[in-house]
Amino acid sequence: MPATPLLDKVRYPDDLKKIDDRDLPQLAAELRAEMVDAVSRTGGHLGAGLGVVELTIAIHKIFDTPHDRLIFDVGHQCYPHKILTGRRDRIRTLRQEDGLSGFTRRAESEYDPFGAAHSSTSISAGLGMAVAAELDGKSRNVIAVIGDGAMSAGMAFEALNNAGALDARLIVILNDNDMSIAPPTGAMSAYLARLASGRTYMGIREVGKKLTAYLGKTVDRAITRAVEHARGYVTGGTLFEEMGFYHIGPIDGHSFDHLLPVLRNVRDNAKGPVLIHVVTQKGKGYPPAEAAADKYHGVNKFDVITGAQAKAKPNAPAYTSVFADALTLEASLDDKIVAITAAMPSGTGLDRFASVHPSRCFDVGIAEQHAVTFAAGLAAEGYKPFAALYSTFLQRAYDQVVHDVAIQGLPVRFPIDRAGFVGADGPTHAGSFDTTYLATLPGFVVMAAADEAELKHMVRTAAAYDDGPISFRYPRGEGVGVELPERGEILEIGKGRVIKQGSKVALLSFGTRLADCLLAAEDLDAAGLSTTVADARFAKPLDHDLIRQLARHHEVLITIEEGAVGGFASHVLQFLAEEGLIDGGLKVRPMIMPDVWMEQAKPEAMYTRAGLDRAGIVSTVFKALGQKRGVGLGAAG
Ligand SMILES: Cc1ncc(C[n+]2csc(CCOP(=O)(O)OP(=O)(O)O)c2C)c(N)n1
Ligand SMILES: CC(=O)[C@@H](O)[C@H](O)COP(=O)(O)O
Ligand SMILES: [Mg+2]
Repeated sequence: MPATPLLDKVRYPDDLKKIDDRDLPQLAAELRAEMVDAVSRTGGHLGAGLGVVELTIAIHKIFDTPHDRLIFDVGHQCYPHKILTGRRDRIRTLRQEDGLSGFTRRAESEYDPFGAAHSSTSISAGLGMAVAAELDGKSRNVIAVIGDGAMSAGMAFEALNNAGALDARLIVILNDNDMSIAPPTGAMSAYLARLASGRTYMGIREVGKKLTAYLGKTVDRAITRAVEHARGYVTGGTLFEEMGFYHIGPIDGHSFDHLLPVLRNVRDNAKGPVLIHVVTQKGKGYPPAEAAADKYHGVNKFDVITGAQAKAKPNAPAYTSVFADALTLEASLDDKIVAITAAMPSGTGLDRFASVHPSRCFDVGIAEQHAVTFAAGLAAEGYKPFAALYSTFLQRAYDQVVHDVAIQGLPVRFPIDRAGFVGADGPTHAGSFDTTYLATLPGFVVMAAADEAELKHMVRTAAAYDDGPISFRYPRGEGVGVELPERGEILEIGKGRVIKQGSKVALLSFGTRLADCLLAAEDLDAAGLSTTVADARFAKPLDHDLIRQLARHHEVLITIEEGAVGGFASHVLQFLAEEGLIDGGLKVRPMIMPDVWMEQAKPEAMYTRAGLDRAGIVSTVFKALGQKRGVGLGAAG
């Protein structure tokens, strides 16, 4: 553990107030060392937090948190904040089962006034809090810290637009490190780079005049000095000013000489909305992070000296890379195929696709809503767009899926990554709802891959399917190790497959629980319960013949999926009820994710807790047959 004599004196932000400004750089160095050591043991989001060490210290030093509200956008940069707000003793439990969340969380601390993990929400939430303070007649500062990547999202602009019009007393700190997870894309990013390079600066005398006019005569001359020092200036006529914000910066986000006077003056004098443009470096202060292309955005456990990250030896290729390689192959054979990512090129594997088909891959920034409607436009013109999104982020674009894609019957393809539990990122990132919200839409084809070979088939099937929207889901992590075909096959739409025929119990799987079903079937067969295992492949359209056959020739029918209530099982139950197939006493048990927010843990542990594993399946069958067995949360009985 690093020696941290100064940091040891700071448990809460009040302790910071006693530390002399001149000692803050030392405190920052110790805070960085503590964070690097902690994340080297847990893994997690490192680069973003390293970049905001000085900013976090300065905010807590100047403002009166938690009375003043400090909101971090996304929240992945909040580790220094957690260390300074009473959570240092648990910082080495970050993202572990029963440990600290990797994001801000209201339930975790009064210093986290707003939970996050999805991006671009901080200005809206901050505005709500600022307006609430005004309505309550309370004097309170509200500070939203938002990155340049998060600032590219539409929601951030909706909030700026509203804040400017309301003239609310809100402080937005734009933390511009010129990075998203990947290098940022888009005109906004280029605009910020122009601002940061100072090309649109005003003369320093005008800076002083402008600050005085806005902040009143009390303006601290140190601001002018700080700004001058930073070789950045208060800019005139910026987009933010046009939207009603008072815009300060760019200033050096690693210099307390720049941060402290600006924050003090804004705290003491600001009236309406203010935007402080702070320039920082992602990964700052830890050489391996500074040197890495992704600035150590998200890392596994690593060696602090070398920066080398632990890599588990995979038994099988990751679903993401199987998807990316399959799509790359299909695109080589069909020049109408294009791919879209919303700021997740490496996470979705589309960086691999882009290396072969650069002109047919579009990173639209953190803009899921736009990504979907952009895909709809491409589809309307005869292209075959694959809008590759994580299940959890597709939630943000639901109206676009309904209104722009589904109602118009446009053949947009939705590869849905991170379906099911994702582990350390916890409930904000779990892919729980996509089957529910997609399979309810008329005309949508909804598939789930049972293994990596099936995923290849589904990529090819989606490429070949032109009659309307189609989705296929697959989880985070590696496949099950099945043999992979050179190229996927085109699946018959709405047809499942029987993997193993039995006679008493039927296990009908949708997705990658199939492997556990096969293991459970071994146990059930051994117990004298002859078990059929089927892979539904489709939640919509359902394979009616298959379900009829399972219902008519078995005593127990179990459905299982990595999704919430309202998904595959609901469609099966609806069909069974409509056809009268449960009237004769068939014992149907839907196995789904439990109706709770499942906390972070290793994915396998989460599935066990949910009862969605081999033991949970066996137990559910026995319970259905009237025998008691211990089950997890999600197992129906
Ligand atoms: C709605 C949504 N889409 C995508 C993501 C994935 N994501 C997390 S952090 C991040 C990049 C954020 O960049 P920026 O705001 O500049 O913060 P930095 O990491 O540079 O500090 C992305 C794309 C997300 N959290 N939320
Ligand atoms: C904060 C955020 O949203 C991303 O960094 C996310 O944690 C990435 O998840 P994966 O590691 O599954 O790509
Ligand atoms: Mg950034």
